[in-house]
Amino acid sequence: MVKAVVLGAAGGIGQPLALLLKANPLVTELGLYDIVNTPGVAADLSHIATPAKVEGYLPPDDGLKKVLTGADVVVIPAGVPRKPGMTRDDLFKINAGIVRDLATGIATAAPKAFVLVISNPVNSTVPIVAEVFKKHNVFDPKRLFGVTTLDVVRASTFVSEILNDLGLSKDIVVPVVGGHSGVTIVPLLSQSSHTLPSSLSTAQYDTLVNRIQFGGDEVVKAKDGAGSATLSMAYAGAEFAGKILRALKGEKGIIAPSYVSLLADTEGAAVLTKELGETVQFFSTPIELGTEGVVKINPLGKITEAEQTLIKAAIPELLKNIQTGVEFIAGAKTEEPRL
Ligand SMILES: NC(=O)C1=CN([C@@H]2O[C@H](COP(=O)(O)OP(=O)(O)OC[C@H]3O[C@@H](n4cnc5c(N)ncnc54)[C@H](O)[C@@H]3O)[C@@H](O)[C@H]2O)C=CC1
Ligand SMILES: O=C([O-])CC(=O)C(=O)O
Repeated sequence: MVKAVVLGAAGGIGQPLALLLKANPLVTELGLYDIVNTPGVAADLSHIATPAKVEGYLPPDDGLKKVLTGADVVVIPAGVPRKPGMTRDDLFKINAGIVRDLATGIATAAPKAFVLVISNPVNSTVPIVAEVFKKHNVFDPKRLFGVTTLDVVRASTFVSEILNDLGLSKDIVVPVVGGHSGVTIVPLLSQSSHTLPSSLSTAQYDTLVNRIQFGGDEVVKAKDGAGSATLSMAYAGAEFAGKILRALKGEKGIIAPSYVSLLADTEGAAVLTKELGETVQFFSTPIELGTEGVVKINPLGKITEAEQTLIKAAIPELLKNIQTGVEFIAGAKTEEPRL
């Protein structure tokens, strides 16, 4: 029996993500929570002939507490998306409080759940969840994940376009490390499972790196005020959640990218910190998953000089983003859980 919960389930990401989770046979219970519309979304999904029993909850009548009770996996796409001209950091003002309140609910009602944070700015919202959990003495760094899968999905797609073979995209694996915004997104193209053409010029390489780093902006611009990536994000979120569910079931050796704590005593964390030359509290990298969460953190390994330069540019921005999240909770008054 596995209960998955989506917080923000009526939104642009929440609805297709809930659909994909409903289609996952490993989910036996699916809890949907939002401030609007979840009864309708749940009724709609409940007609699909898959095992998951679906329930929708709203804030009144302890909805958050009810949806979280018994949760094994909680995915959070709640919050506002970008409009053209905004950075992900511009979302902090609104989303930080939303994520803090939801994390407070999880700390009280489902402290052992695996928590998957999608809400932006991920570089800061993940530290917010960690700090809230610490306040409630329930922080387990192995169970908290920033969802950075979309960066890897984009990298695979864009590399397959360069190789002129879209059919390859599902097989192409490009590690993308760092964080989830602009220069903190660092694709390690030299470690791509499929080698880039040797004819690729430096300018073409730079264009590809820039497209992976700013792929989100491409969608924000095209949607022209109607939000940011939702469908590709739901696909990426379901892919990551699917791996988490398989790991929870006992499958071994599953590797997935995620923005996780490097301060835990997880295997590999110290090696990665040494490679970075700096203590960075959270970092996205391929991790190995197990029944208890993060089992192993992959180091960067051999990278090129160009990639080293990208990492150097990412670290100060990442440190700043993490600090912003930590300070938001440190500066906040003690909150009573809003359940
Ligand atoms: N990690 C990643 O790679 C990506 C992250 N995102 C982020 O995901 C977030 C959601 O994006 P969309 O689904 O497009 O936005 P949306 O506006 O379509 O949906 C957000 C949903 O959250 C709900 N919500 C707001 N406050 C809430 C609360 N306190 N409790 C529960 N639900 C609440 C809203 O009612 C809405 O249904 C944004 O912050 C966006 O930037 C988007 C794409 C990729
Ligand atoms: O760009 C945005 O604001 C949404 C996002 O995180 C992405 O698409 O990677």
